[in-house]
This record gives sequence, structure tokens and C-alpha cells, in this order.
Amino acid sequence: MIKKVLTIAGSDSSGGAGIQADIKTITCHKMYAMSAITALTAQNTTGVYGVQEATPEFVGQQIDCIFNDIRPDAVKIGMVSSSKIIKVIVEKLKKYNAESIVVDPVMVATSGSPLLEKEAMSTLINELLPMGTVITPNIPEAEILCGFKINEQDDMLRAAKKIATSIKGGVLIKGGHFSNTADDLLYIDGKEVWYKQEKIYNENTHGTGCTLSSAIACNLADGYSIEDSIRNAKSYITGALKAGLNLGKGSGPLEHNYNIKIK
Ligand SMILES: Nc1ncnc2c1ncn2[C@@H]1O[C@H](COP(=O)(O)OP(=O)(O)O)[C@@H](O)[C@H]1O
Ligand SMILES: Cc1ncc(COP(=O)(O)OP(=O)(O)O)c(N)n1
Repeated sequence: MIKKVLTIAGSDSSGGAGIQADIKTITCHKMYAMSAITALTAQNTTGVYGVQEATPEFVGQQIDCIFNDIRPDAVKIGMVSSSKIIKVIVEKLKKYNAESIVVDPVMVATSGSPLLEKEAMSTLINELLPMGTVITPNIPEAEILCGFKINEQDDMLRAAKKIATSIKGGVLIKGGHFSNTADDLLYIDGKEVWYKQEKIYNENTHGTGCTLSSAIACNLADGYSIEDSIRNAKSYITGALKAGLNLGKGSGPLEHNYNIKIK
């Protein structure tokens, strides 16, 4: 039976991040992708130029339609935009007893544009993050969640331990924002697991976070443990970066389908 994965996230018109990156990732994992769109962004490889939010009611209606018909085996959550949208997502995930939830706490695009309203931060922290089987902050997001600067790997561990005090799932801090390494750290059940990866010198990293979190969701849907799901997802993203796609005038997208052989 084909596995089904739902992404609840924003649309990226340029196709490199958000819903589009998620659907490509899920499809490349040979799974069935479904989406509940929280916001439309007018975006390309150089930045985010406009955001049009969906109403919270409409986000809820999309989630109802999905769960009442094709129940997802895993859920990935990305850009959630506002407090009201977060509340409806939490309400629906609880109502349907959703399992295997990966929360990527998207706050600001790497280009610098905010993707979450300032007032929504406390709702994200107090209501959405605790729903996660695993949460996947990058370094700037982890700094906001833990309240101190992360300058080196020891700080990543301190941050993960602090964030884990209010979250029962795993905390994966992504190290892609460091200059020489791309080592990610999972902190789960009092245990640290490092995913070591040397930095790939590719400036085209638009959508890495979205791609990693949806790849983790696919692996959870397939029944892998959290630890192994992250290991497999890390290997997928490393391949997608190494493939070296070069599109657009800014930080371009990844080659999601680098491992698909049809032709
Ligand atoms: N240049 C790179 N080389 C290898 N891995 C990378 C590189 N940039 C990002 N990654 C990896 O991509 C994933 C997403 O990380 P990151 O870029 O830190 O998140 P975000 O896209 O949310 O800012 C992580 O597994 C990270 O280690
Ligand atoms: C619609 C939308 N959602 C999320 C992001 C952020 O993508 P992410 O993979 O976390 O990182 P960057 O692409 O910003 O490096 C986005 N840009 N758009």
C-alpha cells in the first residue's frame, strides 16, 4: 500500500521551498503527497516579495477534507504564518489523532523575509512544537527557542537540551548555517545523536530545511525510527545538494529528483 504524507505549509511560487519542495520530496520517495496551504508567497531565488495568507477556516477545511478521506501516515508542518492558523492546525491534528508529525519551525526565510508573524511566536512554541514527533529548527530558529547565541557545536547541544525541556519529541538542530560543517544534532530521550556531513560548497540551498523535514516525514511514514528517518533524510538532502542544480539569480533550488531513474 502506498504511503501518504501530508504537508501543511506555504506555497513558494519559484518551486524551491514550501509546499512545492515538500511535494517533490514526497513524490521522489515514491509516496502520495497531499497539501493544506497556509499562505501563498510571491517568491523566487532572490527573496520573498509578497505573502497572501489563507483564512484559518480554509486551512481547517483543507485538513478536514484530507483526514476525512485519505488518512496521512505522516504530517510535515512548515510555514504557519499566524497564531490563528496555528491554533486551527493544532485543533485538527488533535481531533484526528495525527501521528508522525514533523514540525519545521519556519520563522524567517534565509533571504531575510519573515514567514511568521511576531505575535505568533508564543503560539508556535506553546501549542505547535509540543505536537511534534520531531522538530527541526535551524541555528537562528534554535537561538530564538533557547534564548542564547549558538556559535559552536557545544552550544547546539546546550540549546537542544534546553528546548527539549518543553517538548516531548525529538529536537533536531540543523547545522547548515555554520561555515565549515553541516552537522545536525538530534537530542531525544536524553541522548545525543550527531549526523556528520562536510559542507558541500553549493550556494544553491533554497529549500533545504523544507526538503529535509518532508524527507524525515516520508521515512517516519515508512516505519523507520526517528533516528533512522533523520539518517536517511540527511543522505537524501546531501545527494540533492551534491547534484549541483543551478537555477535563478539568487540561492537556487535543489535537484529533488537526482535519484529517480525513468529515462
Ligand atoms: N552546504 C551544505 N552542505 C551540506 N549540507 C547542508 C548544506 N546546507 C544545508 N545543509 C543541510 O541541509 C539541511 C537543512 O539545514 P539548514 O540549511 O540549516 O536549514 P534551513 O533551510 O531551515 O535554514 C540540514 O541537514 C543541513 O545540515
Ligand atoms: C513558503 C516557504 N516556506 C518555507 C520557506 C523556508 O524554506 P527553508 O527550507 O527553511 O529555507 P530557505 O529556503 O529560506 O533557505 C520558504 N522560503 N518559503
